[in-house]
Amino acid sequence: MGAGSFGSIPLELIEGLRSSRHVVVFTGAGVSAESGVPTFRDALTGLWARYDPLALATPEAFQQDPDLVWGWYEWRRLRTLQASPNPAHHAIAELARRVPRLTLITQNVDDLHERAGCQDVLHLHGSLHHPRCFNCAAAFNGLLETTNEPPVEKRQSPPCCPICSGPVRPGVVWFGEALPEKAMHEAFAAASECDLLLSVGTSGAVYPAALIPSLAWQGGALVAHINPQPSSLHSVREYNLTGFAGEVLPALLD
Ligand SMILES: CC(C)NC(=O)[C@H](Cc1c[nH]c2ccccc12)NC(=O)[C@H](CCCC/N=C(/NCCC(=O)O)S[C@H]1O[C@H](COP(=O)(O)OP(=O)(O)OC[C@H]2O[C@@H](n3cnc4c(N)ncnc43)[C@H](O)[C@@H]2O)[C@@H](O)[C@H]1O)NC(=O)OCc1ccccc1
Ligand SMILES: [Zn+2]
Repeated sequence: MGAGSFGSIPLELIEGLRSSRHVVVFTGAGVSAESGVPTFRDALTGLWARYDPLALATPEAFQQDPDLVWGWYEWRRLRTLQASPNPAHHAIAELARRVPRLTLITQNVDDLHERAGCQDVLHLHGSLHHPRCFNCAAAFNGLLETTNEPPVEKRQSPPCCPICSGPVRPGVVWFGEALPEKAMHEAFAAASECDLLLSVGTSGAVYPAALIPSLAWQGGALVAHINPQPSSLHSVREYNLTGFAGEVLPALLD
């Protein structure tokens, strides 16, 4: 059971990274924490503090109180617009330039990986920047793209769909909703065939995304969890690199 406190990165991982044909990087909210984007659980502040995330991030919650839910997502979207990629996002973009093949899979709904220069990011849980109609699913592109105003925590009525005047919803995957088919299949295939997987800043609590690291070590790959909270390990091929993504990932490139 290889465990390395961030001080020392186990040799097997260094060698694994050097000789890797196909690296998978799997990220959660922790990779954007150092950019000031609240992790999923931390996003429940102020107006939304008394809500359970599972209560807000569902189609039922949106139907029941669209202004509350739309307000929450607009607040998170504007926060993301005002954030910038951090050294962890940039290190992943640099790693993609160094290894023969890198597949980037994220649970995050922000666009910080793309703004750090990563292409073909597999967004398993959708994006804050692709709203669509709740009824006819037509893409909606009428939202504010820039703002300098600090986002206000307030209820806001969702815009109306110009096609069917239904309410516009955030382009994220809510609990109880299926993941985007293509992204999910590409992600699971990549995890099963890669030879090294870096799992960065995720509590591994949401399924089926949380299955991805285990698909990798079951497929014979080395797996490293980068998180200030060490993960429980289930294979000799799994490691904890206990620390902040913005520090550990650049060090992996040294
Ligand atoms: C809660 C859980 C028990 N429930 C589920 O998983 C459910 C139900 C379920 C399905 N299968 C199961 C099997 C078992 C049990 C339950 C289920 N899953 C679903 O509903 C999924 C859909 C799940 C997707 C939900 N949407 C999100 N996001 C978008 C919205 C939004 O963002 O609002 S999930 C959302 O929460 C998750 C948050 O987790 P993390 O990203 O890990 O963040 P968290 O805050 O938890 O942790 C942060 C970590 O970072 C670390 N950290 C902090 N700072 C740093 C730092 N600086 N550096 C490094 N690490 C750091 C911290 O220590 C911590 O560990 C992410 O996935 C995020 O995307 N859909 C579905 O199953 O559909 C079926 C179906 C199938 C076919 C047809 C119809 C239906
Ligand atoms: Zn519509």
